[in-house]
Amino acid sequence: MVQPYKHEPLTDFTVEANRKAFEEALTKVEAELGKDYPLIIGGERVTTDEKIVSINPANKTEVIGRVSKANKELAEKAMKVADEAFKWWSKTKPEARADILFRAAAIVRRRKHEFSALMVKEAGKPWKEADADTAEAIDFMEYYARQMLKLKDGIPVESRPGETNRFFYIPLGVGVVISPWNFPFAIMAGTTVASLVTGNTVLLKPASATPVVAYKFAEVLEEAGLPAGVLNYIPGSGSEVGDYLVDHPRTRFISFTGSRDVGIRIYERAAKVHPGQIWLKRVIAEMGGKDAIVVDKEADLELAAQSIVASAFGFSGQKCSACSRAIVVEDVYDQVLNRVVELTKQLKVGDPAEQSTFMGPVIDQSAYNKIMEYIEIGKQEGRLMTGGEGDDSKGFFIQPTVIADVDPNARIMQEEIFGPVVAFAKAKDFDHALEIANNTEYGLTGAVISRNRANLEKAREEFHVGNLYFNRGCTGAIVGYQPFGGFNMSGTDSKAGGPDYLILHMQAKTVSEMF
Ligand SMILES: NC(=O)c1ccc[n+]([C@@H]2O[C@H](COP(=O)([O-])OP(=O)(O)OC[C@H]3O[C@@H](n4cnc5c(N)ncnc54)[C@H](O)[C@@H]3O)[C@@H](O)[C@H]2O)c1
Ligand SMILES: N[C@@H](CCC=O)C(=O)O
Repeated sequence: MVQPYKHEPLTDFTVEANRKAFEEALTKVEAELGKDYPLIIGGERVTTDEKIVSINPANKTEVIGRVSKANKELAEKAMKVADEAFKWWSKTKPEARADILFRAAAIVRRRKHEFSALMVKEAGKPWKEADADTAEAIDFMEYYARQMLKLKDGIPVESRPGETNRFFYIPLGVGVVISPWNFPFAIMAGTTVASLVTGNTVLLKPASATPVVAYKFAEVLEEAGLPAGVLNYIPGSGSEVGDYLVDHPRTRFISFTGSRDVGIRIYERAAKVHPGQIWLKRVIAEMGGKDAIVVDKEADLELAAQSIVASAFGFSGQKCSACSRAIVVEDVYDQVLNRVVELTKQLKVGDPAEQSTFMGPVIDQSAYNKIMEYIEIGKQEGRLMTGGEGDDSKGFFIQPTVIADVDPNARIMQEEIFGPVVAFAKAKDFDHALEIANNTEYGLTGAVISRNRANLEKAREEFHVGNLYFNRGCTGAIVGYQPFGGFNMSGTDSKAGGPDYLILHMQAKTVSEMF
């Protein structure tokens, strides 16, 4: 009997034993740095001459691993293997597939700190952020396994005398899973296992900045009993391997998480029917955000400031859910702004391997350059209150930055920066604040800090985001509790970690029998 789902608790690092265990995990990970990792195609380890070199963004000279890089030929080989494996994997019992996820979750739980420590090194995540990422990966496995058990017999439909009708779900085919670096474990694992547990086979192309954690996860699934060929691990260039697989006539669906521009490219390319293709590809896309926290005049202003700071600067603002806009009603604007500046100045920026670090580096040189350019734009568009400086001599460090008095149509109020930068805009009243909040092409997360019930109810109706939070920050959705995903240019309106997510990976079949 399966226990009811409960999310994985986060680690309390004030407990000495937990702190020590995490330090030991860091030491273990450090001892393994610089190793070579092959591709996995049909269970076979394939080594290529060309490598993706994964580095520590906090220390550019530290190599996390050298990972073999797939090209079109190897992607084609992996496609053939996955296509063949689909024939029998799609017929395995849903219970057996769910059991693999339960076992994999148990394996990861036992090695929890090791995975988190690897993300400290490979993604520059501070301890707490890495711990939350691993917990979320466990949650996805536990939750989707249970969801599959609920869906396995389909949903009852009506029948008439002399007729029996059945309605149930069958898998789609080969899925291409393309994941981002910012939740290198949770999102990579969640999108992979959702595809697998529903009976599909998978070609996993992880982000090039974080391929090692994905390799370790592929190993866990093997250990949990996933047969060879069902999951194929093929890191490679997005434009080479990504385009090739998106265009491939045997690709049945694409599960993509990443930026708006790449998402649009995939959506467009997937729509084209290629010779030999006998279906319309499905695209599940989770894209960017330009998320806002709205502060009402009747509000707990300390809560507002704390929520803005945590949501704007957690993991250096590199979350699609990050608060990059603070929209504050004019009556309390100065108070909230000043308190946010005060709290921001207290944040410790540094090596994420140190427990006391709140904010580590940004992911790489191109992210660093892009964010610093946005800070320059922000200085023209508003008033720099704190931060604004960067240092890429050792790692890619940028100070948490607050820019005040920004026009709602300014670039830093419209474009996703994906770094530790928050813009403040002043609203005349609550209605105006909601109008500003909705004034972007995205619609991912948002929060409202208010004690006014009528205003909260208005926001419930009118704040057009996939994840709306009241009296808390706008990051940190929990699998099964706050299904996650946005509207408009934030994606295809799907909800990861929600009750209808697995259905996106299947097709419904109706069988009607007369007797
Ligand atoms: N909505 C969500 O749930 C969610 C979650 C996490 C991240 N994101 C978004 O992801 C972005 C940050 O992640 P990123 O920098 O890794 O995004 P990205 O779009 O640069 O890359 C995402 C993935 O797409 C691959 N890719 C690149 N070009 C491709 C192509 N032509 N064809 C196929 N694949 C290709 C990359 O190699 C990577 O694996 C941000 O915009 C963030 O908001 C969204
Ligand atoms: N699900 C995460 C964000 C994922 C995107 O980066 C959150 O809710 O903060």
